[in-house]
Amino acid sequence: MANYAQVFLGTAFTSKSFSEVTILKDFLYCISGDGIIEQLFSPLDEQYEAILKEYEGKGNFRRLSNDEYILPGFIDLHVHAPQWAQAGTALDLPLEDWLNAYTFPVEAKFSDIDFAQAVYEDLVKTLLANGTTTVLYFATVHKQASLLLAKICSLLGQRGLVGKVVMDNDDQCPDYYRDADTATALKETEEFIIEVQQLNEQTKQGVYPVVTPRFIPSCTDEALQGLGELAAKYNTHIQSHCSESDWQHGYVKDRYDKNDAFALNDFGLLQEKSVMAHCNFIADEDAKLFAETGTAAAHCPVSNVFFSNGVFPAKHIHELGVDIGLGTDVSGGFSPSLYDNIRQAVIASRMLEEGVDTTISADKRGVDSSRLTTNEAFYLATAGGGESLSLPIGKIEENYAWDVQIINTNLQNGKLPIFNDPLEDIFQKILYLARPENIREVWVQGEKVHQR
Ligand SMILES: O=c1[nH]c(=O)c2nc[nH]c2[nH]1
Ligand SMILES: [Zn+2]
Repeated sequence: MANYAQVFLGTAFTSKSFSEVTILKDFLYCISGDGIIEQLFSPLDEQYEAILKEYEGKGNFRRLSNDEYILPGFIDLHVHAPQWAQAGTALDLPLEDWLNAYTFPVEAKFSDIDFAQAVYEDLVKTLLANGTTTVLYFATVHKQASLLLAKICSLLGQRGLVGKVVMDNDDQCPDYYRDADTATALKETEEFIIEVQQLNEQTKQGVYPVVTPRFIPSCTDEALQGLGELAAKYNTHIQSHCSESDWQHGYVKDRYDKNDAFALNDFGLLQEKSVMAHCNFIADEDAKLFAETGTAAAHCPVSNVFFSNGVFPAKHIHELGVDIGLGTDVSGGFSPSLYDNIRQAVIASRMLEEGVDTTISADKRGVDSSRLTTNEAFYLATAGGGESLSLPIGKIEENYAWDVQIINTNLQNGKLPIFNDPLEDIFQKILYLARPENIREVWVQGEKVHQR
C-alpha cells in the first residue's frame, strides 16, 4: 500500500465543468509528502476499507465531523496588497481621481519597509482566514517592499504570485510615486524576478514573480516592450488592467487607436500566463485574441460597482473561450472575501440579464443569457482561477495540490440553516451564508496554514 503523508475522510465539493459540481461523499483523500492529492477513493472502491483500516487512529488521519465539508481553496486573481491599508474607504470617486486622491498616496508609503511589513502580514493572514489559498498580487513600485510581500507569502504558507508594479510614464504618474526612469524600472523588475525565482526554490507551495505594468496609461512604450521581453526571457506570469473604465478604455484608444487587448499584445504582454484585470469593455475581437493567446480575465464584481461604469459580461466572454477567474480587487473592492465576490458575481449577472432601468420595457432592458449560476460563480473562484494561472490548483482531483478549506456549518456562533438538507443545498448554503467563522482550517500544498 502506498505511503501517504496524510489521509482525510469527508465530503467535498469541486467543479467538474464550468456549470457542474461534483460531490465527493465520504471520500478518502490521500495526500503525498509534497502536498499533492495522490489518490481519491470513493466508498465503493475496493481499496477503501483497507486504507481506512491502515490509517484510522494514526496522527496523520483526519475524519471530518458530520457538520464539516471540504471546498477547494479560493484563488484570488486580483489584489492590490498595499491598498489593504485603505480597504473599506475612499470609494466616492471615479477611477482616475481615486488613483490620484487616495491610492497613489497610500502606495507611496510602502517605501517604508516597516509599514509594508505590518500591512502585508495582516493582509496575507486575512486572506488565508477567508479561505483564499492562492493570490495574484500587485505590490508597489518599490522593489524591497515587493520582495517582502513574496517572503511573507512564503513564510505564512500562501501561494503568492507577486508583481513589482511598473509606473514610468511622467505624464500619468505623480512625481512622488513612480519609477525613477524606464531603465531603472526594467532593471529592478529583472532583479525582482531573479530574487523571487530563487525564493521559490525554497518554498513548498510556490511563490512566483509577475511582470506588472500597472496599466497602459502609467507606462511608456519602452517599458511595455521591455516588460514583454522580460516575461518571455524568464517565463513569468504577466498581469495588468485591461479596458476597465470609460476613461481608461478611452485613453488607450486615443494613444494607439486600438483597444487595450491589441495594444498589450503588440508589446508581447498577452500569453498563456497573462491575467488581465476587469476587461469590462473588451469587444468580441479582443476576447478572441485573449482565447488565442491563452490570456485570462480577472472578473472583479465588487470593485466594478465602483469603478467600471459597466458590468463584465462573464458568461458571454466565457463562451468565446476565455479563461476567467475572480478577483477581490482590494481596495477598489472593499472586501477581502471571495465568498462576497461569488455572491456579487451572481447578483451582477442577474441585473445584467434583467436590466436595471424600469423605464425601458422589460423585453428590451437586459442582456439575454447573461446570468451566472451559483455553480458557475464557484467555478470562477476555484477551477477557473487555476486554469487562468496555468497551475494545478482549484480542484479536488488527483494530481492537484491539496489546497482546501474545511467548513463547519454548525457552530454556536455560526450556524447555517441546515435541516436535513440534501448535499446540493448544503453546498449552496455554504456559498451564500458562510462567514469567516465557519472556515475552520485552511490547507495549502498539504500544510495547515490557518486554524480557527
Ligand atoms: O481598480 C483599479 N485599481 C487600481 O489600483 C488601478 N490602477 C490602475 N487601474 C486600476 N484599477
Ligand atoms: Zn486593480
